[in-house]
Amino acid sequence: MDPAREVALDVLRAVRERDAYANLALPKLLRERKISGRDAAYATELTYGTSRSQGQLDAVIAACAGRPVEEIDGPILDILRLGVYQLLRTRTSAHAAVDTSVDLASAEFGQGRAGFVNAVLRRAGEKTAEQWITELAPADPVGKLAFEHAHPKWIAQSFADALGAEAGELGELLAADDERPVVHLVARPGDITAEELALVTGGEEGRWSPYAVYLDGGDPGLLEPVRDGIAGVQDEGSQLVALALTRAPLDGPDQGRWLDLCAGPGGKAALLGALAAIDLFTVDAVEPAEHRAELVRKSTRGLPVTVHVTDGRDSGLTPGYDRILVDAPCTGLGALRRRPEARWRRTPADVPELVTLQRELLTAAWDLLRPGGVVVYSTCSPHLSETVSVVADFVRRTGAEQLDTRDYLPGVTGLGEGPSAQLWPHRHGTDAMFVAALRKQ
Ligand SMILES: C[S@@+](CC[C@H](N)C(=O)[O-])C[C@H]1O[C@@H](n2cnc3c(N)ncnc32)[C@H](O)[C@@H]1O
Repeated sequence: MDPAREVALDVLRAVRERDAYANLALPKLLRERKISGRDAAYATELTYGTSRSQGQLDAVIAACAGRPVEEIDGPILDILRLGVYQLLRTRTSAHAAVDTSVDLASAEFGQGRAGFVNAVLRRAGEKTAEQWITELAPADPVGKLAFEHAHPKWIAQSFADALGAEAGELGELLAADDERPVVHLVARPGDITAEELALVTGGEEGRWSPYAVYLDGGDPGLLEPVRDGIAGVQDEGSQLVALALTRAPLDGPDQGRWLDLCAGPGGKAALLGALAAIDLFTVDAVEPAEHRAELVRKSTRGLPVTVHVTDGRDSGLTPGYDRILVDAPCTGLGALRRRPEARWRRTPADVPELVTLQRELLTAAWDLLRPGGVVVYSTCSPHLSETVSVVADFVRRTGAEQLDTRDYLPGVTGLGEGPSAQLWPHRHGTDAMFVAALRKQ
């Protein structure tokens, strides 16, 4: 059996049975099994592609098996998903896709099950992906686009809602959401410039953040500036969020007390720390999970950042901060590009609980802010319940002054109607980060 398909199948099973993350499980297995080069690239394409397309693949499997996928045993379903993905979404020959799947089933489950896999895949291979989409996609426009681009409909609908008048871009957005994201590096201010980092790494300077560099490929962890801690891997959208916090105008002078209330794993805390260091300011960073707090300590080593392992809703910190970032826990619907299986794992039921936490964290931040200070609220989700609604409700309750956040992302176009700002993968090449700046009277 070929190592690429075996490893892909093992990861799919781990994701289904143990809620593993494909983007963590796959590199580990590739390392353990010493798979590299073309086999590793093919295993990656199979694993991530199959994980991302699950809903579409399942509809085809159900149509070919004549029964819902819930009635098919999990391990057989994994083999079918992998097989249908190869048939419909890769240039693998139909012959190879079917035969290798049948071999996988027969080796583990015997001839009977292998016959079932064979029958389903032969039927699936009788039509092209486009023909299956035409046959199986729902008629309504959002449902159709969601099916075509293998997104759950509720997620596609939430994107359409957030795009508002620009909902015509939904197809483009969903397509961008399926592309492998370009690696973004951040050049740590005070240590190296983006121009220097681009030169050293062979990358290209970013479009929006003065600290961003785009990498064409390769393992960023092997780059010297990353190993030395003067550069890091960070989506350009996240860099812009941290920058917006430092740029929003305060009433009165900045006394240099900054707070990152949801800091783990520490990407934004590191950028804030590096910027604070230039002015001799300090940053407190709060993270309740010890293992994530350790990541914050690592990413901010050598910077004026103090890590507090505590709940941001009741941190016990002394009020009076000038600037506070609430980069709230969220559904992560804006960063689906990075987590192949996430779109099928999240459900609409996840939203209300997170919204409650987001509101509580924003309220706690407000209590820690000095009059004239600024809170930046951000999420890596564009879902309106987690973004505009949380902010509007908060402004209503507190009378906070909502600043036009777009002013603190100079040069960035297409951020929406304001006063908050929404970044998008298809427009900006970043995660779909939401940012809102609020000033206390
Ligand atoms: C979106 S992530 C923050 C990402 C981070 N700012 C960065 O740039 O690397 C949200 C973080 O909030 C943390 N969190 C969850 N509940 C929290 C709470 N009650 N108080 C503070 N942080 C919390 C999570 O553990 C997670 O690390």
